[in-house]
Amino acid sequence: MNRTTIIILDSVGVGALPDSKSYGDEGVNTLENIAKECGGINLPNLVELGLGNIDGIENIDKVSNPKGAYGKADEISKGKDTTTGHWEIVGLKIEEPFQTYPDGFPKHIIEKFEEKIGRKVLGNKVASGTEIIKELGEEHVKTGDPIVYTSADSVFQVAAHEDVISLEELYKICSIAREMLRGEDQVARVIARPFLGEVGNFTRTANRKDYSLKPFDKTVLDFAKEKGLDVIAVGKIEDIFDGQGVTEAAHTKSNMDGVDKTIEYLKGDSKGIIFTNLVDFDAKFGHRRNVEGYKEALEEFDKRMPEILESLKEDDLLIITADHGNDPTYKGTDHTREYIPILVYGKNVKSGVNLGIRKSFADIGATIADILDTKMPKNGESFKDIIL
Ligand SMILES: O=P(O)(O)O[C@H]1O[C@H](CO)[C@@H](O)[C@H]1O
Ligand SMILES: [Mn+2]
Ligand SMILES: [Mn+2]
Repeated sequence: MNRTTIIILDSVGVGALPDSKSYGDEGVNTLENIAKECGGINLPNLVELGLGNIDGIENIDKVSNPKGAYGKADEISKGKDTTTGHWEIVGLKIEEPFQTYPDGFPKHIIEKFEEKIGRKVLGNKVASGTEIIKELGEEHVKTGDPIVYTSADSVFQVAAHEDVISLEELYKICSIAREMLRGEDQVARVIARPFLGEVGNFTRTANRKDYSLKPFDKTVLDFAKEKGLDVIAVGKIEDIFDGQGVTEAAHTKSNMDGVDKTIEYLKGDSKGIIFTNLVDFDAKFGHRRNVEGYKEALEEFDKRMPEILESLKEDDLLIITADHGNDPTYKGTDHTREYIPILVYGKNVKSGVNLGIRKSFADIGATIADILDTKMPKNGESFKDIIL
């Protein structure tokens, strides 16, 4: 096999891990709780691959002959954010959780930032991004002061109206923050959160941009690149890795745009890795606790599955998975620590194989390294031999 595609359904977790309680997450299960609360969910194509056959899944139909291999994976890293999840998938283990700022950023950080950008800041607290622009957007428009906020994740988010602070300036401001927030004042990501519209009707635009730390060690992406293979990043993958190990990138406007671009790449003749992140599940529905919207987004993705599968070449392997949970039926607006589903399909992949409960997300990266015959990442156990 010469090409593997990973599609991350951002935040589509499949149930609490044994240690989820210590993260404040009890009884969380993004996929199943959506199905339960909506009285069912219609995902015929994912079900056909074996989604409902995954150990422990109850509210999704099971099939007698799944077309794919199926399983779920535990997270060995400490954390439940996007960076941690994605980095572990490609072979890293984050032992020290990224620093978070539940009381906002300390004075020395804010003062230094204000001095460097030549503007004061508003907010500086934990908030939901859509709520904080409702609350402080008007003042921002009047004063020109950007809104800084964080969450349960290690993030320094800067929201600004595109007509008040140009995108170019916002990105510059975020680069300044990125340079500052290392070492003792570390954050995993600085995120530009531009918005548009009138007071009372602000909406965020697709010009969001993430500034991540570089992975602290080599991943299977680096090993594939070093071997001369293509590593194509679709959606925010390039940002999550700060470009490390990526040979080509396409940013996207929405889940469906991400699916379109993935299909285009599948039809092309690259060799190596196509790595796609579909973030709407998380950003538009999980954090917004919009259960019905989340369900519809899943069904919308499922409808595209036949097209994705038809675009696979003889020698392709497809893995559909997630990076953490974000149970929209759960309290708060943060991620939830959960198992990630693993669905594997390929014309040459054995059907109906139960991958069971994998010890780490990194088993995915190890399998890809094994299949592409690159160096093996430090973590993870390959399941190549049971699927081929
Ligand atoms: O509430 P919004 O702005 O969508 O922010 C969410 O998006 C961030 C990055 O994914 C998370 O940390 C969470 O805070
Ligand atoms: Mn995520
Ligand atoms: Mn998120």
